[in-house]
Amino acid sequence: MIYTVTLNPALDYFMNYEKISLGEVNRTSQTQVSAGGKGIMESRMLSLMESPTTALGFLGGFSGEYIRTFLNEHGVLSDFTPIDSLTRINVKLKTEDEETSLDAAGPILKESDIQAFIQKFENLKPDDIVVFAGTIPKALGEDFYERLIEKVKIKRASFVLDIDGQKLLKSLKSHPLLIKPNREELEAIFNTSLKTNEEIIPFGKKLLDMGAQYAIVSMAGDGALLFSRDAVYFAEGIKGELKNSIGAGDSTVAGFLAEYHETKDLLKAFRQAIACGTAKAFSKDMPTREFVNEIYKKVEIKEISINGN
Ligand SMILES: Nc1ncnc2c1ncn2[C@@H]1O[C@H](COP(=O)(O)OP(=O)(O)OP(=O)(O)O)[C@@H](O)[C@H]1O
Ligand SMILES: O=P(O)(O)OC[C@@]1(O)O[C@H](CO)[C@@H](O)[C@@H]1O
Repeated sequence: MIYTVTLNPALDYFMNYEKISLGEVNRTSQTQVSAGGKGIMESRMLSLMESPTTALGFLGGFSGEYIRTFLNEHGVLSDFTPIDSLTRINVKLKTEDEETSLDAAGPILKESDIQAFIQKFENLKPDDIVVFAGTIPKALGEDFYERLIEKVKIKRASFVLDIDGQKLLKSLKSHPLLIKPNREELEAIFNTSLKTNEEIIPFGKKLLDMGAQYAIVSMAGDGALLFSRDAVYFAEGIKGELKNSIGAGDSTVAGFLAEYHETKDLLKAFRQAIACGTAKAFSKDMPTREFVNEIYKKVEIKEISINGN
């Protein structure tokens, strides 16, 4: 089973405009509501790929109820811990040339909610993978992922980190199966500017030296790099119409895990990662399975040598 953990889910409210004028009234009829939060997006994509998954986390209020019903109706298994506080609503604005996220802080959590949630880790089996994704609500404290990782390790299960910044670096010593920073997150972690593959490669390798088993550095339309102990692979960006890239990174992680959990075939997993991420970016909401398969045929992966040639 692949468990996804979304400590801070979001009801995503998408609003499309040709352009937005700040300080004025902007009207649109192009709106869409969706069940969001990184782990939830991952479970939605895993489910599409027919990979066994259960989404965990906290849900509360009418927005939480919307997400619970949405996942049920879309056949995505979940086992959320109910809370009194409202699940946040994040506004995603798309104009002709830009995507802007207006993301809210997390809910208030009670100690009893937290204990009920942690209890779920008692059922983990060694073959399970737990994906920790997204921000942590303040109430849980900055080191909450580290506490959960300890639980995963005790159960001899694997874990994946789709989180940013120093929290990611601190957890590398626990040997995550996969991490997936995007280029900007990698730049922020190492406080440097990274434009080309040649510049990125030494820092990707550093992540493995620090403990990650595999790392994918995603670069939106420019594709992605996969780092393993034996080689570095590059998948070039696929050309197409960008419709909504929110969740493309989450879909990349899900695509990788769906294949890797089933076959342990690294290159097939990377190919599926690119197919799922790209198909998501080229779709308004989740893509269809047929569209993922269509994109899969277009993915080209090449191995690059240590010096980046
Ligand atoms: N505009 C695009 N054109 C082609 N492929 C894209 C585009 N945007 C995203 N992708 C695909 O999706 C993958 C992940 O995208 P990206 O690097 O934007 O992740 P991210 O920043 O983690 O996204 P998010 O946080 O919104 O989920 C890319 O590696 C690429 O394969
Ligand atoms: O605040 P976080 O947890 O980092 O990100 C939350 C979020 O922006 O990420 C998802 C896309 O990746 C959206 O569904 C959601 O609104």
